[in-house]
Amino acid sequence: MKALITGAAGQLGRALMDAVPEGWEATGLTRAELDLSDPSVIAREVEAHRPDAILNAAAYTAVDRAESDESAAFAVNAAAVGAIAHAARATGARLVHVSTDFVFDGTSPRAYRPDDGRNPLSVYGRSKAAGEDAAGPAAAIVRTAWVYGAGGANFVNTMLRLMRTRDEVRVVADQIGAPTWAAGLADTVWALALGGHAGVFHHSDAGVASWYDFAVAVQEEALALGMLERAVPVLPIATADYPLPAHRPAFSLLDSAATRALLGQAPTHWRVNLRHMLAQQMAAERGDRS
Ligand SMILES: NC(=O)C1=CN([C@@H]2O[C@H](COP(=O)(O)OP(=O)(O)OC[C@H]3O[C@@H](n4cnc5c(N)ncnc54)[C@H](OP(=O)(O)O)[C@@H]3O)[C@@H](O)[C@H]2O)C=CC1
Ligand SMILES: Cc1cn([C@H]2C[C@H](O)[C@@H](COP(=O)(O)OP(=O)(O)O[C@H]3O[C@@H](C)C(=O)[C@@H](O)[C@H]3O)O2)c(=O)[nH]c1=O
Ligand SMILES: [Mg+2]
Repeated sequence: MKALITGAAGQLGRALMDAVPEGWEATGLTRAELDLSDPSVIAREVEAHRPDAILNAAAYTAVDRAESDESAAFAVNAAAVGAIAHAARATGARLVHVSTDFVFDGTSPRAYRPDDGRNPLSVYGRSKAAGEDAAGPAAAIVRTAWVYGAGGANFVNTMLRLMRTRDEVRVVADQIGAPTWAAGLADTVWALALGGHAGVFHHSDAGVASWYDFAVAVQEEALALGMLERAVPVLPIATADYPLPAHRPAFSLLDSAATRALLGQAPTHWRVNLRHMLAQQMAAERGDRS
C-alpha cells in the first residue's frame, strides 16, 4: 500500500515518515516538492503517485500571521484541502486530514466532543473549519491541539530558548487545553488510514494544562535531563497581559475517548510524552554534535 504525505518537513509530517507501518510505502512531499498554495498542481501530483491513502500534514500554522494573511491561510488550510479531497475521490484514495481545537470558541463546560458545534475565534481557526468542510464526509478528520515534536517549531522549543536567554518567562495561565506529542498523533493518523475510517476524531494527550503549567513542566523536565543549566522564574499571567493579533479559545480541551476506544489505545498523560520528546530531542542534538 502507498501513502502520500503532504507537509512532510513539518512536525506531524516528520513523525508520520518516522512511523510508516509495515506493508506501507510512504512518499513525503515538502512544500518545495508540492506547494499547496497552487491547487492546480495537486490533482497532477496525486495522479502521478496513485496512493492508497493521502495524509495531509501540511497547513498554514502561524496563528497570528494568519490574521493579516487571510488569503494565504485559506489557500493552504481550505482550498488545497478541497483539491486534495477531490483528487482522493478521483483516484479512490483514502484521505486523513488534520484539524485543530481552534475551531472551537472555548465556551464549553466540558471537553469538546467531535460533534460539538464549532465557532472559531481566529482567521486560522476559520480557515481550518473551512478545511474540515472541504475534506468532506469520506475523509477522516483528526482534530488535535498544542502539537509539539522533537526538533519542531513549537511551544516547548520556544520555552527552552526563552529559559536559556531570559531572566524570567511569563506565560498565560488562563488558556486551558492539553498538549499533544506529534509521534502519538502520527500513530493515530496511520491507524485511521489503515482502518479506512471516516468522520471526525479527536486526538490529544491525556490530562489538562494551561500553557503556564506546560511551561513549568518543560522547565522541570529539561532541568532533570540536563538540557537547561539553571531555573528561571516562570510567572503565570493573564491572556490580557500577553496581547497577540489572534484570539485564542480560553478552553479547548478535546475529548479523545471515542478515538481511543475505536483504535484500542491507552491514554498517555501529556507529561509522560513531554519526557519522551525531550529525551528524543536531546539524543538527536548529541548525535548532531558527535
Ligand atoms: N502545531 C500545532 O500546535 C497544531 C497543529 N494542528 C494541525 O496539525 C497539522 C500538522 O501541524 P504541524 O506539523 O504541527 O505544523 P508545522 O507548521 O510543523 O508543519 C506544517 C507544514 O506544512 C507546510 N506548509 C505550509 N504551507 C504550505 C504550502 N503552501 N504547501 C505545502 N506545504 C506547506 C509547512 O512548510 P513550511 O515550514 O515551509 O511553512 C510545514 O512543513 C496541521 O493541519 C495543523 O493545522 C492542529 C492543532 C495544533
Ligand atoms: C512565547 C509565549 C507564548 N505565550 C502564550 C501565547 C499563546 O496564548 C500560548 C501558546 O503560544 P504559541 O504561539 O506557542 O502557540 P499557538 O500558536 O497559540 O498554538 C496553537 O497553534 C495552532 C497551530 C493550533 O492549532 C493550536 O492547537 C495551538 O497549538 O502561550 C506566553 O504566554 N508567553 C510566551 O512567552
Ligand atoms: Mg504559534
